[in-house]
Amino acid sequence: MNLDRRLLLLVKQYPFPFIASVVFGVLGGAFLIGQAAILSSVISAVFLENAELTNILSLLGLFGIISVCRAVFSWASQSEANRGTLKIKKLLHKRLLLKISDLGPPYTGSTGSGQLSAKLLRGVEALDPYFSQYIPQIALSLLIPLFIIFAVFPADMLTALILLVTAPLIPVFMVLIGKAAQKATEKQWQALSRMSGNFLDVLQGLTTLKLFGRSKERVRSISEISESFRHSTMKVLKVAFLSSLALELVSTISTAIIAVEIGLRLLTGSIAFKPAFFILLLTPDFYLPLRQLGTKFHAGMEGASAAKDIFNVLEKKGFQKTSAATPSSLPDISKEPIIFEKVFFSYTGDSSYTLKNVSCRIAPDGVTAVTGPSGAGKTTFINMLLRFIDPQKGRITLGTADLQKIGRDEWQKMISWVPQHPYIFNTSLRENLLLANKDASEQELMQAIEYSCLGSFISSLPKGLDTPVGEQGAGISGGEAQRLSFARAFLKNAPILILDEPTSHTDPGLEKQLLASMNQLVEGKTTILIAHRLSTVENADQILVFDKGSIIQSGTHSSLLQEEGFYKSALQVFEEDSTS
Ligand SMILES: Nc1ncnc2c1ncn2[C@@H]1O[C@H](COP(=O)(O)OP(=O)(O)OP(=O)(O)O)[C@@H](O)[C@H]1O
Repeated sequence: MNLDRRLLLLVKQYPFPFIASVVFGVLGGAFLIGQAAILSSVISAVFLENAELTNILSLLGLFGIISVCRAVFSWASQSEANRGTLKIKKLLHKRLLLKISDLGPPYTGSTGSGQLSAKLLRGVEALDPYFSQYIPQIALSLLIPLFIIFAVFPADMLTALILLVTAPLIPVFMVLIGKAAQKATEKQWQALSRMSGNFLDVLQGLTTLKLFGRSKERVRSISEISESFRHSTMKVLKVAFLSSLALELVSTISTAIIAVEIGLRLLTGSIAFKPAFFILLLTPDFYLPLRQLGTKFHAGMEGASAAKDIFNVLEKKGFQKTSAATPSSLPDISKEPIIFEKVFFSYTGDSSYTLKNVSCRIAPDGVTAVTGPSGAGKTTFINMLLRFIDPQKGRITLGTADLQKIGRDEWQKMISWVPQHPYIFNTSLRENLLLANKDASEQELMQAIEYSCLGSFISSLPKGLDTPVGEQGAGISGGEAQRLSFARAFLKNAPILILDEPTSHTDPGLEKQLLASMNQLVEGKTTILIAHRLSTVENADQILVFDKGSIIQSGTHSSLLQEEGFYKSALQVFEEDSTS
């Protein structure tokens, strides 16, 4: 019957709208019985008892009132179900957002944030018919036929028995067909997810594809995936039509059996006209909720398939351990070193460690540079400092306090991060800057702009700081984005500063200016600088050289030049490159 326990638990979070929906739906069903009773009385009075209009006026009035009530209750039932569904969708959006932000960049980076968000947002939307139609219909298809049987039983026991025997045939057929439908819908959902994922991929990588002359090839592959989606959709439709046919057939044959049985007994005079007409009026409505359950089952099936993707994310175990709540007193960050003690970390959770036995001391009020070949584990080390991931073995302390005992949010508030590819939001430059410190004064804003050499760029824009920038910072160069990120760090003015090759996108002239303002920024802060180019590390107080996840060398620029190893040989290569 496609009742995912995890989806039902969501209904349990907001039970009242769904209970109200079923109660209103059942009341609508009760009014339906009333309508049939009044109508059979009116027809019997007019045609068999030759009643005058005045005699049946009160009955007709009652029929009108009941009809209005039935319509109102049907509307209320649907609107309550929609209200409950909206609440569940809101809850799911919130949980997914919290979970993804908890899993952090190591997860979104490896999954593809665009594809992930498209898949999840569409998945939550696909759950709409599951909650707003299918779930309430399950209760209604049990209760309304039951009410009708209770009403028919005193009027005619034989018909009540036929109804009782034929009714379970519909759910039995549904379960049989449902299994095939579930498989087909799951395939259709996977094809849809693959198709939109590929489409997004092509859109994001259009420049690369064009330059390699491969765009037509990708368009062909998208049309192949679309064809497979069409194929799976046709299969779903086939099963849906087959199931409708089976359900309609069962209910039509059952209705016909009752009609023939009532007709024959009317002819022999073993049943009176009034109860016979009452039963004939109610019989189609007895099977209607069960038939509707079949239709709504198909409508909700896509949601049930989408739920798997949603729960895969919600149940994903992150790289972070549970962290303490905000502590009452934090150690003084400007005075305490950050110490790594035999830290191990693996993305796969097994013994293939990305960070192996990392021990180091990051002194306060100094610059620690992190360098090493590509894939050595520098970003993983920084992700650990940013607390996007936690050590699986070993520990990190701030002075003597275990970092795990400091609330993650609290810790992240104390860090300014200048990444290599900063994210610029689709809003004004001002808002992009104030993100770092919403309470910054105009003077602080101007100072940050000046320090990060953004003054002439901003004054060249038509609306200055209020100029909107496009999606993902379109219209802004890599160097400008990096300077904006620099300005954010000035505005946040946090005691720990993490810089990921902050001058990689700037020309040599600007690099000099930025390095000067960087010296101003690092003053009095615990600074960690990832250096992919060795030119930026010379003045660091300490240089950590990573290779294959371990620290293979550490010291100052001059001490590292005294020993043979990665640092000295990489510097020689770098210097040869610069002079040639
Ligand atoms: N989210 C992830 N899931 C699984 N493996 C990952 C993930 N992020 C990084 N890795 C792997 O961990 C190793 C170290 O990667 P990391 O990004 O830390 O290196 P890096 O020194 O920063 O490299 P680069 O200088 O090229 O940025 C690499 O083998 C990488 O493939």
